[in-house]
Amino acid sequence: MAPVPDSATASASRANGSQTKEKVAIIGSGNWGSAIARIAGMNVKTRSGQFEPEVTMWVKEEEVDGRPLTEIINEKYENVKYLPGINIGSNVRAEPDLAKVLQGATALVIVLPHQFLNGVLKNMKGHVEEGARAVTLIKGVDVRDGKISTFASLISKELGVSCSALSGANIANEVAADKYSESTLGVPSNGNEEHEDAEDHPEARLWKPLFETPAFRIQVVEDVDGVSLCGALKNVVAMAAGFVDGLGWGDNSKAAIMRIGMLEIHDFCLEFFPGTKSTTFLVF
Ligand SMILES: NC(=O)c1ccc[n+]([C@@H]2O[C@H](COP(=O)([O-])OP(=O)(O)OC[C@H]3O[C@@H](n4cnc5c(N)ncnc54)[C@H](O)[C@@H]3O)[C@@H](O)[C@H]2O)c1
Ligand SMILES: O=P(O)(O)OC[C@H](O)CO
Repeated sequence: MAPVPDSATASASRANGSQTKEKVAIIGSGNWGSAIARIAGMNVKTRSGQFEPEVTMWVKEEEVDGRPLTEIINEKYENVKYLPGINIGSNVRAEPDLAKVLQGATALVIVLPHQFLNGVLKNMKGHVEEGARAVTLIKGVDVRDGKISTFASLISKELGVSCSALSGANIANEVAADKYSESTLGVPSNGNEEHEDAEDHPEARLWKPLFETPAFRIQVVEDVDGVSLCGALKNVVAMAAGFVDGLGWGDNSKAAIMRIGMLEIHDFCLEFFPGTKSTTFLVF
């Protein structure tokens, strides 16, 4: 990971105790974006000492039944196109203007389909508050010019912000229905100051209270790349397990695919991202 910038306004005021409340912006409003906006909206209400009461969600505007989607979301408190049937809360406000969403926002939750990330990052530049912090919920990796990198490191580099990652076996519709799920938060390790308990890391103290609910449990590790890679690569193993089902090879074969697949994820991470921690695999 790139070094975490820590000289900016919001982080300086955090340090001197004058920090106002965190203002949350969700960048993305698809199936997972809307599900996580609902959770963030619930948590900012109950943790009002830490967060501003409203969550702003950037929506790429589109028409649904002849009306702007943002208008429908703000009237019905439901993303009728991407998360139908779920009330996301009256304190989640849909906004089509990205600059307005970013105005004053100190906590940026980036949850876009990966193919749109570069374009959106370009439009975010120049509008991000100094000292704002980010977390990515995007699955996958960035591959260009023969090099592989995680989306967290791309976001960190492009926006000059600290970026954590949240990933797990988290199907949005199940999380939105409050079916029990686990997720792992990877926070940046600054190399020399290992926090004895990752839960005490400053980024963990921001993101965990924003995301955790009794049905959505968050584990924390100081390993952003490890979390990003495990979240993405497990889907490759999941597909292989599905192929085994489809081919009718049976449960023993599926167990073998899963066991070997997990070991391959471990080896891939350590080979291509040597900063990844082996211990992450014991928590994930
Ligand atoms: N859906 C899930 O269950 C789930 C769970 C975990 C992680 N994820 C990950 O979260 C990320 C977001 O997934 P999702 O399910 O919220 O999205 P989605 O598949 O529902 O995507 C649709 C979103 O993309 C937006 N979009 C369309 N064109 C765009 C453009 N040109 N620029 C910017 N945005 C555009 C749409 O407005 C909509 O908000 C992905 O990386 C996905 O892998 C999804
Ligand atoms: O990977 P999961 O289990 O969170 O499933 C959701 C998919 O990644 C959707 O893109």
